[in-house]
Amino acid sequence: MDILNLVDISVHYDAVVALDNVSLGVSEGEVVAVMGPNGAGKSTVLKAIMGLAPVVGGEVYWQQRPLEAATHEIVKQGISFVPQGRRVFTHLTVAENLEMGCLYLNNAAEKARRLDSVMELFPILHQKRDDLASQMSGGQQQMLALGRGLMAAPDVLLLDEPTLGLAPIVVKEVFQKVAEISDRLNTTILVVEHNIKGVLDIVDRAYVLDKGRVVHDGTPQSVRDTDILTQVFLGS
Ligand SMILES: Nc1ncnc2c1ncn2[C@@H]1O[C@H](COP(=O)(O)OP(=O)(O)OP(=O)(O)O)[C@@H](O)[C@H]1O
Repeated sequence: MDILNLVDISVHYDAVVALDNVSLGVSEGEVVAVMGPNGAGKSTVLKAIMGLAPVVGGEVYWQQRPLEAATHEIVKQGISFVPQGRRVFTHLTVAENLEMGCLYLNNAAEKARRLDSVMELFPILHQKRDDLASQMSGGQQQMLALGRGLMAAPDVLLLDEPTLGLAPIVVKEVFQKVAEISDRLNTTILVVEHNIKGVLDIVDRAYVLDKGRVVHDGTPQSVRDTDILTQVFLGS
C-alpha cells in the first residue's frame, strides 16, 4: 500500500504550469526515481509534498490522509527533504549541522542516539564531526546533507539531485549510500535525479516527467526498454 500519494496535483507559478494533474505514489520501503529534462517539474514534485510550492489543485496523501500541514510539521510527521545544492550551514560544524535536522526535538538522549547512528552510517561525518562544514568537499557536504535529513528519523526521505555537480567516483559513493540507507534503515526514498544510468541501478521504480506531466511509470527495465527518455530529452 502506498504511504505517500500525489493525486492530480497541479502547481502554477503565475503563468507557468510546473505540474499539470500529476499523480504518483510510493509504497513503504520503496526507492522511487523522478526523472525528466530540465524544467519538467521534478523538484516541484518534492516541493509540493513539503508544502513549498503553490499547489492549485489536487491532494497529497500521507499514510492515506490528506497532508496539509506546515513544512516543519511535515518533517515531524516523518517526511524529510534534502534540497538541491546541499545547503549545509558552512559556518557550523558537522555535528552542529546534523543537529539542525532535529531542532524541534527536546530529548537530548534521543538526539545523541540519532547522532551516533548517523555517524555510524557515515564514518566521514564521525571523523570530521568538529570541523566546519566549509572545510568539506562537495561529496562530503552531500553526505552531511543526507545525514542531516536522517536526523529527523524519517519514514520517507525526499532527495533532490543528490549527485549534482559531483565527480563520477563521488557520484557512485552517493548512490551506494542511498541504497545503503534503504537497505539498512528501510527508509522509503523518492529521489529526483538527472543521472539516469546511476539512479536506475538503485531504484525499484521510476516516474518520467515531461512538461509537468507523468509520461511513464514503471520498473527501471521498463524505462530502459522504451525510448521515452530519448523522446523527452530530445523533445521529439
Ligand atoms: N519559484 C519559481 N518561480 C517561477 N517559476 C518556477 C519556480 N520554480 C520553478 N519554476 C518553473 O517551473 C517549472 C518546473 O521547475 P522545476 O524546478 O520543478 O523543474 P525540474 O524538472 O526540477 O528542473 P531542473 O532539472 O532544471 O531542476 C520550470 O518551468 C521552472 O522554470
